[in-house]
Amino acid sequence: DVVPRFGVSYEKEEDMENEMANVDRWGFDAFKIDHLTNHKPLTAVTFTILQERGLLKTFQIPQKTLIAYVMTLEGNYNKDVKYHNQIHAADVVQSTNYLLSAPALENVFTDIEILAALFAAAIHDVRHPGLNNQFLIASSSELAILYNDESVLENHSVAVAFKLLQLENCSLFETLTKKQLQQLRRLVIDMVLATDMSKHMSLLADLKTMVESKKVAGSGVLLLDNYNDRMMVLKNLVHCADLGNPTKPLDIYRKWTERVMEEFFLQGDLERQKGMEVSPMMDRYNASVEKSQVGFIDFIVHPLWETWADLVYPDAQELLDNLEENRDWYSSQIRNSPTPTSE
Ligand SMILES: O[C@@H](CN1CCOCC1)Cn1nccc1-c1ccc(OC(F)F)c(OC2CCCC2)c1
Repeated sequence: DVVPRFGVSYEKEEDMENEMANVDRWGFDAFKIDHLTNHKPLTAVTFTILQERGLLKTFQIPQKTLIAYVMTLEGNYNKDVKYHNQIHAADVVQSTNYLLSAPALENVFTDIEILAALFAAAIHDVRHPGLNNQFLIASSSELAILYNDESVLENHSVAVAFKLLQLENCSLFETLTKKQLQQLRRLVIDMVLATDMSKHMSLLADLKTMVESKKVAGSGVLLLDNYNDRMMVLKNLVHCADLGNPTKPLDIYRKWTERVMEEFFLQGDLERQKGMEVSPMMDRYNASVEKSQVGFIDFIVHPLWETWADLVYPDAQELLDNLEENRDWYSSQIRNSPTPTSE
């Protein structure tokens, strides 16, 4: 039976073709696909990218099994959560795919590693409640008790995603060998757990060490000759995709900022209601959105992306330029802060 071209049904054929034509570009607009597919951007993006990479053929995955699984996965993202929803997941899959396509990484990763990275991106925030780990721990939530306060949300997303594979007609990996599935599962667990922001500093330190001792093959591609180096680069690649918003075209970046602040402010409201201490940047009555973004870029996003850009030089130069331009724009928007004049 024939499946729709992008895996999901949509009304406006031409608009869909036009937007999905950008699926391999950094300026891809996941918001438009969310609108055109009636909130199924994750299915459209994941199906199109796996198809385009020939991974369904390589692993003999039936199209309808992939569609059934990702539709179910997408249905387990919470559409009412403003940031950590199916659009964010689609954005991270598309960004992960773009980063994997860097010339510096050509023929570096195996098909199972590429499948694992794209799957990890698709599942990495499933069932996110719109509240962060610190809140779940501080409120002694069921999840924090279950995961002993360790990468609570990330552990939950991986467990939910692998549980969904057991559903009727969702056995996405039944055609993989036992060994392939073991390898994929290890890779996916490690990549999703590495999206926990509490691991950011150590992940970046490892990346910096690698860049200092970067080994390049004759053809110019990265030489990753052991499992730990390959795993570390893949973890950082998905982490970069997860923290990619500030490197995108400004109009798209600003939409992500709006959504994350809405989600953060709702958590702050809940903390206030429960008599908890309101988390930094989550107090809607005491926020400086622009200043927070400049700080986020200066202390977290730029150090990470500057290092990634070194690793794959010159493949991420445009992304780094976007980031620096966007940082200056937000800085210029900080209220009562005269932008220093040239003279
Ligand atoms: O919360 C961030 C990490 N924290 C660590 C503690 O210090 C502040 C930053 C990363 N993170 N984790 C989940 C979502 C996001 C996250 C993703 C896009 C964000 O902004 C924009 F790009 F959309 C974003 O902005 C927040 C609000 C102000 C500064 C950071 C946050």
